[in-house]
Formats: sequence, structure tokens, C-alpha cells
Amino acid sequence: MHASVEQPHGDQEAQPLLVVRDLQAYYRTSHAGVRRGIRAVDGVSFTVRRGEIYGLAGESSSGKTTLIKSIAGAIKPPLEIVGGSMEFAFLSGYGGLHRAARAELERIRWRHLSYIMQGSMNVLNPVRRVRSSFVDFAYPHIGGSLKQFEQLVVAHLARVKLDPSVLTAFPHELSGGMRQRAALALATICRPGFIIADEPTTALDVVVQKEVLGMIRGIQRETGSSVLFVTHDMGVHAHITDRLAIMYAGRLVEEAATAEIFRNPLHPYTKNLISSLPRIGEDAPRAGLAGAPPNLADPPSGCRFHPRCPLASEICCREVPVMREASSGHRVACFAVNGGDGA
Ligand SMILES: Nc1ncnc2c1ncn2[C@@H]1O[C@H](COP(=O)(O)OP(=O)(O)OP(=O)(O)O)[C@@H](O)[C@H]1O
Repeated sequence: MHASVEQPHGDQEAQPLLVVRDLQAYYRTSHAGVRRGIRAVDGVSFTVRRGEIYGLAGESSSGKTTLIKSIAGAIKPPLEIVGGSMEFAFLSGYGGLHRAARAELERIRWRHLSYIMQGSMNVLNPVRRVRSSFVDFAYPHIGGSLKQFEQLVVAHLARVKLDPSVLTAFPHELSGGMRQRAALALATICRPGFIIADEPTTALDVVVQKEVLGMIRGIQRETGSSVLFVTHDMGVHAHITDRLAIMYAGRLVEEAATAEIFRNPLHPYTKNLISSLPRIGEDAPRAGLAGAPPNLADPPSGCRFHPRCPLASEICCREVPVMREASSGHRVACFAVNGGDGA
């Protein structure tokens, strides 16, 4: 197969940066001779536009990590891509990074696609000084003399309010917030078109979290990158994302502009997520949803939310609701909202 790495230009500006179509990613496991498929991502479709922060929310085990592993091409057994495609504007023709050759991936990573993860130790090599991570990952893409490169790194570190001295430090010598800012600088120095942010501020205290979110937003605006921002924390989504998708048990149930989701949630699951957020001045915790998320090795028939849904009717047990536009730019997969057969 032949694919090409493309630079955004001219009429490509209007194109989406990532189109995910009907993605199915399953874990194939075998226990005591019994083979099972855990349907962690099952029929997910969405588009990330150029220059937006697209949020993905959902409780633990809803499939968020599996979805970003699939998009990043980080597929290892027992995870398998069973169906669908993930098309990046900068790599056309493959249907997913998992199909790209190693050399192609090396050219793409950091330059076109980078990551900010929870606990930046994953990215910053713990046994080498911070400078080495910049030289290893970013220098091959930026080139020039090492002196010029270091000047660029120092200028970029200043954007995230870090002193050049962090370059000579080992990651463990930095505070959690400093490490996460160094990881942010590393992820953005090559001005990649696409950044995957996976719970990047979850381990930080509230003040540092706000500061790092502000920096992510500031650099993203400056570089025009698209960000896929994954967290279970709805407060963080409210703070930083432009559009937001809600995931439940391996499927998307709702997607809209973030402000619209908070103002006018339509899916019963989203309504519950939002109504259970703590409000300023309230002492008592709000009631959560009864029941537990389903076992994805044997998910419920029809709508996977139906066993917990206050609005469930007979059709919800039988048929899978598809994502439909309820109003402009607001998609929801629910028979109670879309009516009848979900059409
Ligand atoms: N290596 C694995 N082998 C088998 N099943 C797995 C594996 N990793 C994840 N799963 C299962 O896949 C489903 C989705 O998990 P995933 O980690 O993608 O969810 P998540 O939304 O990212 O959760 P969290 O927020 O807790 O990380 C879960 O049922 C989980 O148990």
C-alpha cells in the first residue's frame, strides 16, 4: 500500500484533520480455553477539525484509552482493530496508523502527531536529563546545529514558564507540574498538527491543573494544532474543549459543542453526568447513576445503556440507536430523543 505524508496548505484548511469511521477495537483474550472478545470500542465515528480541541469524556472502562491507542496506532495483542478506519489528513491512504510502516511512523511521531500523557515520565526518559528527550525526539525533525536547536528549546520552554536549567535536570528532580510543562513543551516544539492529550492534568493539584490547561490552550491557539483531549473530568472539559463527545460502554452516545452539552444535554447518560457534578455551595454529594457499566465481553443487546436508563423502552433492549443530529452540530444516539427507530 502507498500512503503519503502531507503538509496542510491551501484548500486543505477546510478539511478535517482526523476522520474516524465505524471503528471497532476488541481485546481478544483466552481464559481456560474459552476465547472472548472484549468490545472496548464498538462502532465509533467522529471527526476532529483543524485547530479545535475535541474532548472525549466517559467513566472508567468506557473505552477511552482503547480509542486513543487505536488512533495512535499503538496496537499490541490482545488488542485488535476489527473494523472501521481512522484517516489523518497528513497520512492519506492507510485507514489508520496501525497500518503504517515503521519508517513512516518515525517521520510522523512528534512532527505531525504527539502526545501529552498523565504522568509525563512515560515520555521523559527517567534515567536521562530532560535535554536528551528533546534531542532524541524533536531534533531529528527540526535539524540545524545543536546550538540553534537548544536556543529554540529554551525559547519554547519560556512559553510554558520553565527556566532553561530544567534541561540539565532529571525528570524526578522536577515537580509534577514542571514535568508536565516540560512534556507539553516537548509535545509542541515541532508544531504538530495533531496532539493526543490523555488525562494530562489528572495527577496535578487544582491550581497547577488550571495553569497547565491554560498553557495547553495558549500553545494550541498559537500553533493551530488539533487536540484530542481525553479525560473523565467534566470540569476539565468545560474549561478547555471546543466540542465534546460522551462515550459509554465502547460507543459514543452524544456529541456537540461543549457549551451546548452543558447547557442542553440530551442523552439520559449525559444528563446524569452533568447533573451529578458538584455545585459551589453544596455540601452533600449528588446522587450518581444506579447500577454499573456493563461487561464489554458480553454487553447488553440494543442500547448498552438501557439497563441503567430511566427512559428505556422495549426498542432500546432490541435495537442499537445510531448517532443522529438532533439539532445543528448536536448528535445523540437515543431512541427517547430521536424517536422510533432512532431515525
Ligand atoms: N489489555 C487488556 N486486555 C483485556 N481487556 C482490556 C485490556 N485493556 C482494557 N481492557 C478492557 O477494555 C475496556 C475498555 O477499557 P479502557 O481502558 O479503554 O477504558 P477507559 O475509558 O480508558 O478507562 P480508564 O479511564 O479507567 O482508563 C474495559 O472493559 C477494560 O477492562
